[in-house]
Amino acid sequence: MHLPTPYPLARPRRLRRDPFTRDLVREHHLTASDLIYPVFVLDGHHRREAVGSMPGVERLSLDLLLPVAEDCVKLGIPVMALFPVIDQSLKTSDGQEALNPDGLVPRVVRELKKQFPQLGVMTDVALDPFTSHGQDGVLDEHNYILNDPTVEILVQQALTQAEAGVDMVAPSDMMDGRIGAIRRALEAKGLVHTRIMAYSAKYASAFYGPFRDAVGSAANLGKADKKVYQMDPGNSDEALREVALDIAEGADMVMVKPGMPYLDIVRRVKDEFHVPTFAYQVSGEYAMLKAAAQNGWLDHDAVMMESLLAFKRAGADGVLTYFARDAARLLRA
Ligand SMILES: NCc1[nH]cc(CCC(=O)O)c1CC(=O)O
Ligand SMILES: [Mg+2]
Repeated sequence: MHLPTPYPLARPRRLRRDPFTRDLVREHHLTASDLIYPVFVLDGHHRREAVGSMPGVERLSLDLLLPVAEDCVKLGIPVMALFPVIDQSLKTSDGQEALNPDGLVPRVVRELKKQFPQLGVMTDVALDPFTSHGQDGVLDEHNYILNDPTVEILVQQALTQAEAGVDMVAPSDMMDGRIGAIRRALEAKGLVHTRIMAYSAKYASAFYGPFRDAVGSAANLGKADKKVYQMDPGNSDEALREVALDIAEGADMVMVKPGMPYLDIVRRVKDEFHVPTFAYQVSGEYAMLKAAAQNGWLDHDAVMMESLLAFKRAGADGVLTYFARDAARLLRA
C-alpha cells in the first residue's frame, strides 16, 4: 500500500459527501442472489408453528411451504435450505428415518422440484433431527460419537436426498471423510450433478440454541455438547486444514458457521482457497438482532442489512440467513 497523500490534499470525507458519491465508490454489495433461505418443515397438513426464540420463523407443513417457495422465486432468492422437524416417535439411536426414501425430506424435495424447478433446493446431511439423543452421529457405549459408522449412514442419507432430486447436499455434521465418501457414492450412482456444500468449518457454538429448539433436538441433547466433532472456537488455522480436506475430497462450495463472530475465518478461507465460500448467520445471531429490534434498541432493517453486507465484505459469496426474505424484499423496494 502506498503512503496516503497528507491532509489537506487528501480529504477522505469528499467521497462520503452525498449519496451518489457513496453509491459510486461502494466496494461491496448485497443482492438477493447472495441469499439462501433456511426453512423448517413438518409432517402433516395446514400446520404452522411459531418458533418462540426466532421471531418471524415458523415450522410449516409442505402445503404451507409451497407459497414460501413461490415467494423466494419472486424475490430472486436462488436457494432454499430444508431442515426437517421429525416426529419424536420416528427418532432412533441411529437416526434411520434419515434414510427413508418416503420420509419427510425426500417428499418435500420432490414436490418443491416439481412445482418450482427453477428454485435451488439444498438439504442438510446430518442425523441430529433424526436421533433420539440429538447428536449428529451414532454413539458407542461411552456415548462417544463414532466417525466411520456415522459416515456410512450419512452417505446413505445423502443418496436418498440426491435420488429425490435435491440440487445440493450440505453435510453439516463435521465427521471426518464424509465429503469424499458422499462424492464417491454420488459418482458411483451416476448422480454427477449433485452439488456438495460442505460445512467445512463448523464450530461447537452456543449460537445454535434457537435452532435446536426449532428442530426439537435441544431436549434430546440435554446437557450434552458437540465438542468432540465440531470445532473449538479458539481455532483458526484448523479451519483452513478442514477446508483444504473438503475441497480435496470433492466439495463444490464450503461453509463457515456461525457467521458474524467468525468473519475472520470467512476472510482467511476466501483468501487462501478462492473457492465459493458461504457463511451461515445462525439462529442465535438472528435471535439477538430480532430481540434487540423488538425492544426498540436497534433499527431492525438497518442492522439486518449491515450484518449481511458485512459477510460480503469479509469475502463470502453468499449467506444462509433467516433474514433472506426480509432482506430480499427490502432490496427490491
Ligand atoms: N446438523 C446440526 C445443525 N444444522 C444447523 C444447525 C444450526 C443452525 C442455526 O443455529 O441456525 C445445527 C445445530 C447443531 O450443530 O447443533
Ligand atoms: Mg472435516
